[in-house]
Amino acid sequence: MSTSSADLPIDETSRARLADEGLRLAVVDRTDPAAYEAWFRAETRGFHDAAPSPETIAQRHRGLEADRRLVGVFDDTAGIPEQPVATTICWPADLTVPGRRAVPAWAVSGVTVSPTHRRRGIARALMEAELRTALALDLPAAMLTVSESTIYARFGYAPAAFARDLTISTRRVRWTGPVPDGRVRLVTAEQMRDDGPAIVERVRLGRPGEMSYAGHLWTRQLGLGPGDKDAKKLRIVRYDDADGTPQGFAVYDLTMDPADFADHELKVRTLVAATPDAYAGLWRYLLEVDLVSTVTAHLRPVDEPLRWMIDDFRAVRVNELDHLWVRVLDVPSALGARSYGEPGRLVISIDDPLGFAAGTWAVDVDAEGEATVTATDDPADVWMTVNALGSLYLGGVPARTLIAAGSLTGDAERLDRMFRAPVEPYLSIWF
Ligand SMILES: CC(=O)SCCNC(=O)CCNC(=O)[C@H](O)C(C)(C)COP(=O)(O)OP(=O)(O)OC[C@H]1O[C@@H](n2cnc3c(N)ncnc32)[C@H](O)[C@@H]1OP(=O)(O)O
Repeated sequence: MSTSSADLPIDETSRARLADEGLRLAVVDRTDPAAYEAWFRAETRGFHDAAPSPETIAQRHRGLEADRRLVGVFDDTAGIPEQPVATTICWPADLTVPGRRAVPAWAVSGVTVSPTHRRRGIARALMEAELRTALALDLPAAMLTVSESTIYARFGYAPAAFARDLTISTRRVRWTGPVPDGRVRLVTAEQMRDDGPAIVERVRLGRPGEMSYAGHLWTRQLGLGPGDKDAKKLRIVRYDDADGTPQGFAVYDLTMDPADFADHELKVRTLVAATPDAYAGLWRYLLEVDLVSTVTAHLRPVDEPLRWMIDDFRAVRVNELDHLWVRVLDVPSALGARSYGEPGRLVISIDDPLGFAAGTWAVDVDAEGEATVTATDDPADVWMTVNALGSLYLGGVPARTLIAAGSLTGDAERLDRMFRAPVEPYLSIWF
C-alpha cells in the first residue's frame, strides 16, 4: 500500500467541487477528541440515533482503530458549524473471494448528509472521492452494507452477497439433525471477547463475502460496545467440541410476550460455527430453550442448512435481503485475486460510467483456476456493466439472472462454470 489510509490527503476533485458551493471537504483529525466528537455527533444524527453521551463518545474515540479515515463536509453557515453536514468513515479490510483467499477492499461506511443539505450532490461528491481514494491506496475494490438499496448502484456498486432473516415457530419443530458430543456452555461476554476472534478467523476464509473485522465491530457483537443499550439482555453460548476446544458461539436475547409468559421470542443476533458439529449443537440448543415459541435470526446465510435438520420445513419463514454490495475498481487486480472453476480465456468488455473499470480485459485462467488479467484489443466474448461484474465477483449471482436484467450479454453457462462459487457468499456483520 502506497500510504496509510488515514494520512492520505483529501480528494482534490471533490474538494474543489464542494468548495464552489461554499462547503469544505476535509479529513477529520482523528487524534483530536473535539474533532472526533463533532464528527461522531453528526454521524449518529445522520442515522437518526439518540445523541451519544460524553462517556460513549470518549470510549468510542479511545477504541477508534488506527486505519479509520474519517471525512467530513463542513458548512460555516450551518447552525452548529463545528459539526460536519456530511460524513464518511472508511478503512481497508480483507474481503474473502472464491478460492479461500482475500482481496484488500475499501470498506465505506457512515455515509450521512444532514437533512438540511440533502440532494445537493454532497453524497455523490463523497462517494466518488472514496472511490478515487481507494484506488490511490491500491485497493482494487470497494464495499458497503446499505441503509437503502436505491442509492449505490449509480456509483457502480451491486449486491454480491445476500442474507436471510428467519422466523421459526419452535412448537412445530422437532430436532432431527445430528446430535454432536460437544457441549454448549453459557459464558460471559468478557470470556467470549477473548475466545471469539479465533473462531471468527477460522470461518472467514471459507466463505466469500466475509471480511476481516476487530475492535468495535467485534465487541459490538457481544454487547460490549460503548453505550450498548441492549447489553444487559444478551446471553452468550459457546460450543466446545469433545476435546474442549471452542468451535462456535451464539449471541441471543429474549423478549417476553406480555400476554403469555410461555411465548417469549428468542432473537439470535449472531451464530458463528467453525465446524458442522458446532452448527448443529448451537442451533439445537437455541430451538429447545423453554418458554420460547418463536426464534428469530437476523442476517443468516442463504444456504443455511437448518431447515434440513428439523422435522417441519415450513416452521421456518424466510425473508431475503441484499446485504454486501461490491464495486470493482481495478479489474486486473480484483479479478486476478480470486480463483475460477474452469480454465480458459474469456475476454470481457466492461461498461463503467465513472471510468474506473471500463475497458476490454482478457481473463486467462490456468488449469489450477488461477487467473492473469490484462487489457486487450481482442474482440469481447461477453459484455457487462461494472455493476454486473460486482454481482458476479464473489460467485453468488448466476449469469442468467444478470442477462435477464439486461446488464450482461454472453454465454451464461460458461460464465457460471467460471465464476460461481461452491459456497454461497455471505457476510455475517453489518458495517
Ligand atoms: C454505506 C452507508 O453508510 S449506507 C447509509 C446511507 N445513509 C443514510 O441512509 C442516512 C440518511 N440519508 C442520508 O444521509 C442522505 O439522504 C444520503 C447520504 C442517502 C444521500 O445524500 P445526498 O447528499 O442527499 O445525495 P446526493 O444529492 O449526492 O445524491 C446523489 C444521487 O443519489 C440519489 N439519491 C440520494 N439519496 C437517495 C435515496 N435515498 N434513494 C434513491 N436515490 C437517492 C440522488 O437522486 C442523486 O442521483 P443522481 O446523482 O444520479 O442524479
